[in-house]
Amino acid sequence: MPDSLVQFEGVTRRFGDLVAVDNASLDIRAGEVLAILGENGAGKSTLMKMLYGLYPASAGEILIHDAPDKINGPADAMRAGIGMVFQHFSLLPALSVRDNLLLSWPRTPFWKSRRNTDTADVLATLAELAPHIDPDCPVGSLSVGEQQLVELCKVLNIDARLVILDEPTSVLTPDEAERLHGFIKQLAGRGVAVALITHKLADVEACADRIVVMRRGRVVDIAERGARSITETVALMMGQSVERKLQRPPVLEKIVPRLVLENLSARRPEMALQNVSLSIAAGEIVGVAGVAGNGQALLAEVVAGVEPLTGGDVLLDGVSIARHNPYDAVATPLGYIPEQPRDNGVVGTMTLARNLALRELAQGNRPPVTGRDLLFRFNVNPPDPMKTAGTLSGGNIQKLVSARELGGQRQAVLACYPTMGLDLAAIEMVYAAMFAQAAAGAAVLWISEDLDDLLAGCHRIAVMREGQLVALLDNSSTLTREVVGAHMIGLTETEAAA
Ligand SMILES: Nc1ncnc2c1ncn2[C@@H]1O[C@H](COP(=O)(O)OP(=O)(O)OP(=O)(O)O)[C@@H](O)[C@H]1O
Repeated sequence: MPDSLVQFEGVTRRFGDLVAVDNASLDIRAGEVLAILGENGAGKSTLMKMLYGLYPASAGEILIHDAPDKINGPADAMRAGIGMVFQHFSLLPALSVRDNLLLSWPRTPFWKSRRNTDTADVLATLAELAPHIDPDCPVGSLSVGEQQLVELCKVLNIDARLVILDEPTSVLTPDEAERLHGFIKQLAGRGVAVALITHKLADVEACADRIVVMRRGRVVDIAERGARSITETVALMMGQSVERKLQRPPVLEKIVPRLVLENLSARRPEMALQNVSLSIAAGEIVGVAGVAGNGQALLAEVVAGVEPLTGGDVLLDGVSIARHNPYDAVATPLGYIPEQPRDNGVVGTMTLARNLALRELAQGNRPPVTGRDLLFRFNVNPPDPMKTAGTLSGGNIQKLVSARELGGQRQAVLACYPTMGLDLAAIEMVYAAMFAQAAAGAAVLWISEDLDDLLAGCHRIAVMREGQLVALLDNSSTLTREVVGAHMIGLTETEAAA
């Protein structure tokens, strides 16, 4: 029998009437990668947050081997060698990567300046896991995926014997995810236990030893990898089987320009957008592909009017909707799903009803309805309009923002990674809502790192590199991932084929 590091015995956690985790029993063993799968709101994060000391259990017990004291908070957890990397980061954006890692470096005595610590040790994990990240670069200028890796290094630096990763690959590029999979396996090889919360079966295939499936707060299955087929695992997660139905949209009969980006330029300290021009027709879906951090985030923010332009214009049906002056407040008419919706798409302290009515509230109007039907339609769990948005799980926040932005008919939609952190059923639902917008005449601009999805669902694919649009490709049946990938990294198609 392998060594059990942690044992959950009949653990329950309630939030008011809601039972987030219901009588869960399982163990986590030294040197294993335990994947925890389940649909949005299944209770995966809550289960692990109890282990990390963020929430006490309402009933049951969590026993940690060799840690006699009870875990009453994250500081106790870290002392017991348990580290957690969250979906939501805790880095200081204005400080460099090095300073962020120094701040949390556990071996610097408090009387000694952290600046005098030998940074080679502090940076060793970073060098191994993410050699491309410059330690002197401010964290705020890194892509979300890179920030995730820095967060992971912080946790690994505490010499953890159990690392909890909450959906670590949802913000990583395929290359970064592959490197992380390798690193997770190495950690397990060194005897560290890894609890990996994920929606991605690819993560499970790549590195899990055992798989726990949760549904509606309950642990419904625990099995060795390979003991279940993918279809069986998905059925256990969803309680039903889900088919991928993404279909190439119908060919446009007429090209009527609807959302027009004219020579867009904008600047941030670390990124400049240069002369981006693109015309999206009514009913058209244009995907934006690119390696993370090549200007996609800035493009989205200038199109949505969050960031001012330094040049150019954004026209919707011929009318400018751009923000030219930093002092102008703009409520975008676009259906806009931003990157990281917990930070950028909801007000955590407001109810779901008020979050659905943010546009009306911003214009000083009364919110029209409670939005209960929208919450049901977009499967937001719990569908209670009076709940505060900050209490929702990550996936349910994403669904709430989709409900607000895609729930009514829009002239145009700007969707940044709209399915991030969603389970399979929710992904299908969000795509269906986005494609229905196009079918009803909206122009859709869709930023994604999933080339397979872009190839399956777009009319055209624009590729961004270093703040510029470097290619605009018709998505004919001959367009491949390799061709799009070649443009992303600056190879010619012939070089890529060689
Ligand atoms: N602090 C809280 N207050 C109230 N309810 C909460 C709180 N945290 C989580 N919940 C609820 O508990 C349930 C389980 O949430 P949890 O975050 O554990 O799910 P999850 O499986 O991790 O979901 P996701 O994959 O979407 O992140 C959800 O219904 C969520 O709304």
